[in-house]
Amino acid sequence: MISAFTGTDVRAAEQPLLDPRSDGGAVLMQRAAHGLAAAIVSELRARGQRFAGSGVTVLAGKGNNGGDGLFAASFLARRGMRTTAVLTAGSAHTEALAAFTAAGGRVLILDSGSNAGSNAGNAEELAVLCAGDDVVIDAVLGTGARGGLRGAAAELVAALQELRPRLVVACDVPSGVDADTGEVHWPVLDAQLTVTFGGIKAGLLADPGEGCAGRVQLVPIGIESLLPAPVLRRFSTADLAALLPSPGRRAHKYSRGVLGVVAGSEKYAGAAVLSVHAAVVSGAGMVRYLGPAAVARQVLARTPEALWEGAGAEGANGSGGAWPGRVQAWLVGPGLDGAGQLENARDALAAALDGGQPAVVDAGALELLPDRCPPHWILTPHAGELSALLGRSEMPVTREDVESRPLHFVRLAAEHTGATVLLKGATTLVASPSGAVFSQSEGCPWMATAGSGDVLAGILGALLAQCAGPGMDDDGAFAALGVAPEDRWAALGAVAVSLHGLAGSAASGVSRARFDAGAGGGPVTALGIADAVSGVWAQIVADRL
Ligand SMILES: NC(=O)C1=CN([C@@H]2O[C@H](COP(=O)(O)OP(=O)(O)OC[C@H]3O[C@@H](n4cnc5c(N)ncnc54)[C@H](O)[C@@H]3O)[C@@H](O)[C@H]2O)[C@@H](O)CC1
Ligand SMILES: Nc1ncnc2c1ncn2[C@@H]1O[C@H](COP(=O)(O)OP(=O)(O)O)[C@@H](O)[C@H]1O
Ligand SMILES: [K+]
Repeated sequence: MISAFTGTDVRAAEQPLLDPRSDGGAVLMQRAAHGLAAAIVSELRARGQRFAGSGVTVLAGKGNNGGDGLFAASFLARRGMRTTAVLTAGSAHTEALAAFTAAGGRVLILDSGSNAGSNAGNAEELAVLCAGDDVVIDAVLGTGARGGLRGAAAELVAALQELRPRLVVACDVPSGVDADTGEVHWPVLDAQLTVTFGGIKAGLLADPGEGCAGRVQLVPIGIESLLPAPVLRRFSTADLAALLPSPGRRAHKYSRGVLGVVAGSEKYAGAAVLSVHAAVVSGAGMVRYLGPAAVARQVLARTPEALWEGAGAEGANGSGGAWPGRVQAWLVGPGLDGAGQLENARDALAAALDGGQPAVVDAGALELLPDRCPPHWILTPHAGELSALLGRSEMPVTREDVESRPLHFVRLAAEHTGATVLLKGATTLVASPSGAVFSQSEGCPWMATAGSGDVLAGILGALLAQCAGPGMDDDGAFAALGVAPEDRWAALGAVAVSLHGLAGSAASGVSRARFDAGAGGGPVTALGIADAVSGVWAQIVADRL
């Protein structure tokens, strides 16, 4: 499991080692700088590039982040790289600058123009110079930043971003990304690699910050045992192998877990087809579908394993009234339309509330929530649906607000509703009402296709049905990973997101990491994502022995 911390927590953990009577701070900086230089050397090697003779420019601010960058560049100079430093604030960390010049580095000063009494500074000119180098190290602002880049530094970075430098390596965090939250003060120079020190910063695992950071590499600096509990966690595929349920030897379809689904309508039949199919291929022992006869025919044509429980409230072509069969979990909401299906959705949510069963509450059913939900209900909005949900609670926010502060708003929604909230996106965040948050980002952008969210809802519903029994409270796998009992619904949400992302990436033929590095992949359909689940699942657990 990957753990992430706020920049503030990492700085607090460093404090005991910064006693001015010792040289603790200098030692930490040396470790950070060595790690940064080594990561750059490895990256150049992986790209098949010789580093001796190639050029690196460090954009260095006046704080310790700039210090890390300058020391790293001095190590690279000693290994034969041509090194240039652009001092973005006129001054720099004294010892680091001395080491850099002693190693033969060239120093340039970013000039805002007004300082020199002329109208034009040299930001544009320096941007062209930097873009010609093989590597740019962004060491302007780190965890000590207040707000984003301003003045000439902002001009330089904006111009450089336009010129698309070959390789940008961010020192600790891309300058302008809030290390605690992932919120971004533009402009930011997009990095292909971020080398972060002591602990992964939460802002590197939440959008929009994650989108600027590229691959994230952690360099331990000796403060790790002093860090508090993480504020954000991400499961690896190895964790998934331990967390995915598997049937006991004497399992039968009812013990495996039955999922009740209220989804789809004559207008949006596909949502029912997709969510039921995804639930069946994701291991539910049985899926009971409630909806109009015409939709049920389409559901059964694709997934004959499902059971039609009738049309429900409208009673048009079915048994009507209450659910005839027991379920362990519910999935309510994809593609709802019309009074009958809305009534079915209300009934299903009321039954879940009475029966204490977990539920996935998606799309149209998000409008039917009671004032307070139980934590074992997992709401699955995208940014637009989350802004509507908060709006209904007199917290007016736009979709853009949610997209620029997803970590803040997913936490707020979980706290406000009492439910677990899964906010979908390129990086998906899952917040427990306790405040714990999980972040997963295995999916590739080809998955931004209609119906993809219905498939996620089906996968999650199936996992809820399989795990809803006594296992969730005392389950060894969650406990072994240090997930507190109250956060296990959120953890299970994260497992579903990860499985969905891995299935989508497999269907597309490209992993997220490879896509980010420039590999293409191909278009996927929502059904294609569902069809890839079972193979991906088998592959994940194959190494469990
Ligand atoms: N404390 C330590 O000993 C260690 C710190 N480390 C590095 O130190 C960094 C934190 O260093 P600092 O606390 O010096 O902070 P930063 O280097 O992030 O920047 C703070 C400096 O920039 C100025 N500043 C803040 N916001 C600004 C803005 N929006 N525009 C322009 N200037 C701004 C501040 O006045 C301050 O001088 C970490 O990110 C990490 O890279 C690492 O070397 C590990 C050890
Ligand atoms: N750029 C992206 N990269 C990876 N996954 C994405 C991206 N955009 C969307 N997704 C995923 O695709 C799914 C879309 O869900 P949703 O918005 O509900 O679509 P629909 O309602 O059409 O099913 C979510 O699981 C989301 O996380
Ligand atoms: K930085």
